[in-house]
Amino acid sequence: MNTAAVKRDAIVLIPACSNFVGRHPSHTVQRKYADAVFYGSNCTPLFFPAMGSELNVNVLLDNVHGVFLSGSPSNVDAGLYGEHVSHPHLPQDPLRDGVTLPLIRAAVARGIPILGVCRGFQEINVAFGGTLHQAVHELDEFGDHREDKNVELDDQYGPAHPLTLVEGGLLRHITGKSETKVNSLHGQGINKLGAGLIAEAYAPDGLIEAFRIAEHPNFGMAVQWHPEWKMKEHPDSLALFDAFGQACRNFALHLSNISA
Ligand SMILES: N[C@@H](CCC(=O)NCCCC(=O)O)C(=O)O
Repeated sequence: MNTAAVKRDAIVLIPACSNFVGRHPSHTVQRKYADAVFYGSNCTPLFFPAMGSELNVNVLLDNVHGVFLSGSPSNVDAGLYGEHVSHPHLPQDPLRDGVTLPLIRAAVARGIPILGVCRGFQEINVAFGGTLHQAVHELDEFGDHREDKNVELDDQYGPAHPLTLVEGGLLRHITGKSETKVNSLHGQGINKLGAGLIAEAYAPDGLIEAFRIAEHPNFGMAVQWHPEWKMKEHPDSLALFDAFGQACRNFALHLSNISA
């Protein structure tokens, strides 16, 4: 591990979800996401509250070297990709949407490395003009990608289906694999891929499970599964978080060279 990695001197912004802790409205980030950024990417995580669309995201980005978009039970508002919400009983998080979509666009424009997981993967697709299937399991051509909420967490986050990694892709390069198995805990999924995004991996039913941001000068990648879950036990997940962390540290170095 290099010195910069040990010092964890790259800062990775993690936008929070807006939800409840008990009866109190709260801003939350699950611990596994911060741990993955800290121990897997060797960067310093910085949570940011879901303040909604009034927030000027550029104020945040001057001192940030990476953006990590976590999963969440809530769905991206379908109105953001021109549809009506088909299942209004499912959780929404307009305050998170209001931060993350502008944040994604501004971070990519600045070349800030970005990694998205699950909801984060879906958010990046929508930020790039893509659309989502609002209930993958209701479509004949796809399987059910949701978890069984009645079983233990270890089983919910256990390997659920095979994954084919696209030849010549970044994920293949990072993991050194053409096939693997991943967990699956989502009801929504990519319908139209956003402009400038390139598919990196597929589930057996053809659903896009990973993409990269083609024009990102540093690192722009998102995955539909949960590599943060028990990351240390999965070499592919460690490799992904490590690649993200290296990009963040390189970006921090680049910024300090500019200002020197
Ligand atoms: N609501 C969306 C996104 C699913 C998602 O991010 N699930 C993870 C929730 C729990 C966690 O963060 O581990 C969908 O259903 O597709």
